[in-house]
Amino acid sequence: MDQTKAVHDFYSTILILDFGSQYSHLITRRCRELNVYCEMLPCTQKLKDLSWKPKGIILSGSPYSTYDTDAPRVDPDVFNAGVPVLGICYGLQETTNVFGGKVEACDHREYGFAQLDIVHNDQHPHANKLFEGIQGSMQVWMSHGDAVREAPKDFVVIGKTNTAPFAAIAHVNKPIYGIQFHAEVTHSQRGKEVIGKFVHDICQCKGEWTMESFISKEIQRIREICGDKGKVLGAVSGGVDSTVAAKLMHEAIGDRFQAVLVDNGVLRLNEASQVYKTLRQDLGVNLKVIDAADLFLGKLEGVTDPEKKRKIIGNTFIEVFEAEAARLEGEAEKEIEQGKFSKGKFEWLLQGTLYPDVIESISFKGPSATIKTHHNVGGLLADMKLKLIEPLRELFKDEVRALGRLLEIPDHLVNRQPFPGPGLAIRILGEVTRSQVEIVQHADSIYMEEITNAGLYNQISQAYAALLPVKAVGVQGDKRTYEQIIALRAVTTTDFMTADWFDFPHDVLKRISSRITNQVRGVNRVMLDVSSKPPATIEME
Ligand SMILES: Nc1ncnc2c1ncn2[C@@H]1O[C@H](COP(=O)(O)OP(=O)(O)OP(=O)(O)O)[C@@H](O)[C@H]1O
Ligand SMILES: O=c1[nH]c(=O)c2[nH+]cn([C@@H]3O[C@H](COP(=O)(O)O)[C@@H](O)[C@H]3O)c2[nH]1
Ligand SMILES: NC(=O)CC[C@H](N)C(=O)O
Ligand SMILES: [Mg+2]
Repeated sequence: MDQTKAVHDFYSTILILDFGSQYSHLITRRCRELNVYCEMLPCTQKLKDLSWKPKGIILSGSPYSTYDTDAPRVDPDVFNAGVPVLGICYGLQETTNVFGGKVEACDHREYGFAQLDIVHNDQHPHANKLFEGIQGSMQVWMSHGDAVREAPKDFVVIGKTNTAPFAAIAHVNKPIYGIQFHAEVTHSQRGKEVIGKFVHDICQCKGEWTMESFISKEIQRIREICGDKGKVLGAVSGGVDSTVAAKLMHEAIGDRFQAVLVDNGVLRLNEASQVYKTLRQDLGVNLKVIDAADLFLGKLEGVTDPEKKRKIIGNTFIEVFEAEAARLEGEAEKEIEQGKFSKGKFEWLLQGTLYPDVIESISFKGPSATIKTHHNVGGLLADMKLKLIEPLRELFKDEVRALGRLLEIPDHLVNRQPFPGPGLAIRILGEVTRSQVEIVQHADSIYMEEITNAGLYNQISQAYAALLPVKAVGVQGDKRTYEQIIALRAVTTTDFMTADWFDFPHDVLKRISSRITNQVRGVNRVMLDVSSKPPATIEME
C-alpha cells in the first residue's frame, strides 16, 4: 500500500496544522467547500517528514498562549518551505513570535463580534492580497485573550479593530499572513471569502476538489491497491456510509467485492430484504445476507441491561462475521489448490471510516492516536489477517452523500437517517424477545411511513418508535385491556452531540397514534418523547 498514491498526490493540497483550537476542523470544512482539498495534521508534524508537498499551510488557533513554556511550537521549516502560510489567531501570534514580534495578554479579552477595518498598503501591494477586493470594513468573530503588541520586522498591518491594532498582518514580500479573527466560523462575515483568497489566489489551488473528480481517481486508486486478483470483504448495514463504500468498491473491482449483511434479528421491519434488494438488484453489489437472528435473540434472552445488550450484539456480530470470513477464505484456498488460480484470496476488509473519525482521533500535541473503531466492526476483528481498505477516509458526511448521488444511489438511501448497530434491541426497553421485536417493528414502520407521507423525513435527523417495559390500562372494543406503551422519538441535530425534539404538526401525530393503537397488537397507548439531549440521549438505552 506504501507505493500506492494517496488523495493528496492527486490534488493540490492545503496542509492545516492543528494547535488544538475547537474550530480547527472548520478550517478543513471551509477549504473543502471552496473545492480545495486539505488535510489536517497535528502541529507537531515536521515538514521534513511529510511525504507530500502542500500548496499552502494554515496554522490554527489554540487554547495555549505563545508565551506559555509548554505552548505548542510551529516547525520553523513551515516558513522556509517556499509556500504561502496563513496563521489564524494563535497561528498569527505564533507567526509573530517566530519573526521576533511581541505577543502579550490583552487587558480586555475579546470574545464575539468585532469590526475589522481593512488597511491597504500602497507601497506593499503584495501584502494586500489577502483582502483584495474587500473595501472598508467587515464583521469578524474573535475569541482571544492575547494579542500582538508589536508586529515583527518586515510585516505590515492589513487590518485593525478598535481594540486590536494588529488584527491582520502580512509580510511585505513573502506570502505570509496572520489574522486574529476566526475566518473559519460562519459568524465571520466574508470569512470564507478570505480563506478563498488565500487558497485560490495566493496558494493558486485550482478548486478541483469535487466528488466528480474524486470518483474516477478513487476507483483507479482502489484498483491499484487491490491488484488484478485481490478480493475485498465488507460488512454492510444499508446505512449511508457502508452503502456508498460498497457501491464504490463494486464500481472498482466488480464481484471481487463481497458484501455481507448480518440479520441480527433486531433490524427494522423487512430491512434485510430491502437492503438486499437495493444493494444486489438495484446497485449490482455482490451481497450475501446471513440470517443469524436465532443466534442473536438466543444470546439476548433474559438480558435487560443496555450496555450488556450492546456488548452481546457487538461480540456476536464479530463471531458471525469472522466465521463467514474464514469460510470464504477456506473456499478460496480450496479453489486455489484445485488450480483455479484466477480466484484470488480475500486480502482486504472494507471499512467505512470517515474523515471526522480520523481528525477526532488526532491529538494536536502528538502523533495521531489510533482511529476510533468502536462503531466500525472491521476494526474490532481479533488477530485479523485482512488488511484494511478505507475509501471514504478523507471525506466528510456531506461529501459521502454527494458521492452517493453521483454513484446513482437512490435518494432515499443517501438521505437515510442513521440506525445504530445494536438496532431495535436498544429501543425495546427491558428484555428483547421475538414478540417484543415484532411489536416495535410494526409500530416503527407505521411511524416512519407517516413521517415520510407527511414530507417530514428530511426535516428530522433521527426518528424511531420504542417499546416501554410497562403496561397500562385501556379500553378497546368495549373490553378492558392491559397492554404496553409505544414511545415516539424524533429529534433534530447537526452533530448528534446535542439534539432538540421535533415539533410535529398535530394532525400527523393524531394519524400516527390512531394507526398504532388500532393496528399494532399488544399496544394501547402512544406517548411522545419531548426531551432534548442533554439531559436525555437520542436513543433510550
Ligand atoms: N447488520 C449489519 N450487518 C453488517 N454490517 C453491519 C451491520 N450493522 C452495522 N454494520 C457495520 O458497522 C458499520 C458501522 O455502522 P454505522 O451505523 O456507524 O454506519 P452505517 O450503517 O454504514 O451508516 P449510518 O451511520 O448512516 O448508519 C457499518 O458501516 C457496517 O460496516
Ligand atoms: O452504531 C451505533 N452503536 C451504538 O451502540 C449506538 N448508540 C447510539 N448510537 C447512535 O449515536 C447517535 C447518538 O445517540 P445517543 O444520543 O443515544 O448517544 C444516534 O444517532 C444513535 O442512534 C449508536 N450507534
Ligand atoms: N483562539 C485562539 O487561538 C486563542 C489564542 C490564545 N490562546 C489567545 O487567547 O489569544
Ligand atoms: Mg448504521
